[in-house]
Amino acid sequence: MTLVAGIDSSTQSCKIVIREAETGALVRSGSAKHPEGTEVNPQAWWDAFLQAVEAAGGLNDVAAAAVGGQQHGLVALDAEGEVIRDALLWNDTRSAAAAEQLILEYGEAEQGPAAWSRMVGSVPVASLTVTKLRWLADAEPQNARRIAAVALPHDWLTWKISGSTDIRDLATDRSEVSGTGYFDPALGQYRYELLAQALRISQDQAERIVLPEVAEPSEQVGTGDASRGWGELVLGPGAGDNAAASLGLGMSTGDVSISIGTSGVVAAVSPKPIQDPTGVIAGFSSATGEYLPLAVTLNGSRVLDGAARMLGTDHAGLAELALASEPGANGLGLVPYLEGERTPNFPHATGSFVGLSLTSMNPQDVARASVEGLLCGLADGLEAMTALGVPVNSIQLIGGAAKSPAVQQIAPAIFEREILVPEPGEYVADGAARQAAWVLTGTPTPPDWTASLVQTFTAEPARFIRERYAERRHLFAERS
Ligand SMILES: Nc1ncnc2c1ncn2[C@@H]1O[C@H](COP(=O)(O)OP(=O)(O)O)[C@@H](O)[C@H]1O
Ligand SMILES: O=C(CO)[C@@H](O)[C@H](O)COP(=O)(O)O
Repeated sequence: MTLVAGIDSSTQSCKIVIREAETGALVRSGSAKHPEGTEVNPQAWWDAFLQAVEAAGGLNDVAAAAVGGQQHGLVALDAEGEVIRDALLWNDTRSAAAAEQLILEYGEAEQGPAAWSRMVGSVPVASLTVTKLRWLADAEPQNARRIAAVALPHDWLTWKISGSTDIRDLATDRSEVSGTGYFDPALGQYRYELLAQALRISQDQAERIVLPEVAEPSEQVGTGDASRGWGELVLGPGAGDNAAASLGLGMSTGDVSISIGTSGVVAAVSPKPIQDPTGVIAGFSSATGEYLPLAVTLNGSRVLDGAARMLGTDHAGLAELALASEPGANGLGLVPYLEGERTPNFPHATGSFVGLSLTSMNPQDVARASVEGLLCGLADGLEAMTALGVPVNSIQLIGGAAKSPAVQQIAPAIFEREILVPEPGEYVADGAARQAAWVLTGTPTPPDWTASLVQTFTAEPARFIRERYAERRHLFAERS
């Protein structure tokens, strides 16, 4: 039996699945927590990875591995391959002003966003790596000057697994680089002039910075660290987590996934590159050679974590409360910008409950409004996706909060569509494992693995909830 490992180095934890390469059958798994915060020393990801490997029974009998990871985080390395400062994660909003500057440098009003969406498929927001580089150049020039290589979380981890300390061995894939803001997904090329612009250096200097080699979707990028007994371990290029999840779910054109993990993500497979000058949809690439436009919110599962905490209950209790209320929560709505927001781009926003009354000021309506507010933000993303002509035939709900019965039952009312919920699983890690198996087979398409069982949820459409949310989504206070 040939075994492959898939790793999901996500915001909150590291998860590993070890699967049978031919069939995809799950053999064993493990996980370990990541620290809190939007600024994290990458060593913590490595420590969690090693713990997760141990929990999963080791890698010594595994033939190939690949890593899916939280996207966009800035891992700045010096010439010796040492991490220069803690990584700034995708949900760190300190580079919001840098994003605005970078856009303005390409023109006022609609000109700047249009230029960026043409150049890199996305309009910069604080999440994108390019804005974090500009922030670094201005706030910590001494650190910026030391940069010899720029990696992202998943490619840094792949490189660590290989045991290399040579920055020229860094490798990545299209899905990950398409979220940097200095890579053109349509042409499949780095844009060094944008790296130069972000760091306020010349193009010559930018071209001397090592960026990870962009591998083909099923290309081997190295082998594991022999000193750890992983010398025979074939390494795949890995992928950004959303692209890995799409591979894990076996998505193709017309399929949409809505992931409610730390981030809330609407992702769709598109055969052609997507450019949205409004910035709502990011024009990223998939892990299989197609494109994967995304709408991403900063406020996913943690909206429900926070609501449960506030109501003194757990996730099961929160779901029970929400389902005991009624559609529309008696007029109460949550604008869920608890950590600022990326889509829509309100990096300094806070959340707000709107429509409190003596009738609605109770745990059931607060719980219901929390679930509805979270889903309304994602429904706006889905609407923007369809407005761009991206085909939407089916919607699968994944991520930690997809386990909530309230989310499962309320989602079809808010999305006004049938919702498919695959059995709970680690779809990012599964996609990475499937990529690892694909690297071994060398076939033109990934191996066919048995699809997971899917539950279907339907509900009476409740358009009035979205209409009311649309009137209220600008009602919030800025973070003081
Ligand atoms: N039954 C549940 N209902 C709602 N949220 C849940 C439930 N189970 C887990 N979660 C939340 O899901 C999140 C973890 O999901 P995951 O997709 O692994 O996130 P990430 O990939 O961002 O680390 C946590 O915020 C956790 O509290
Ligand atoms: O920023 C994005 C995608 O653009 C996020 O989806 C991150 O990739 C984090 O993923 P999770 O840890 O929430 O799964």
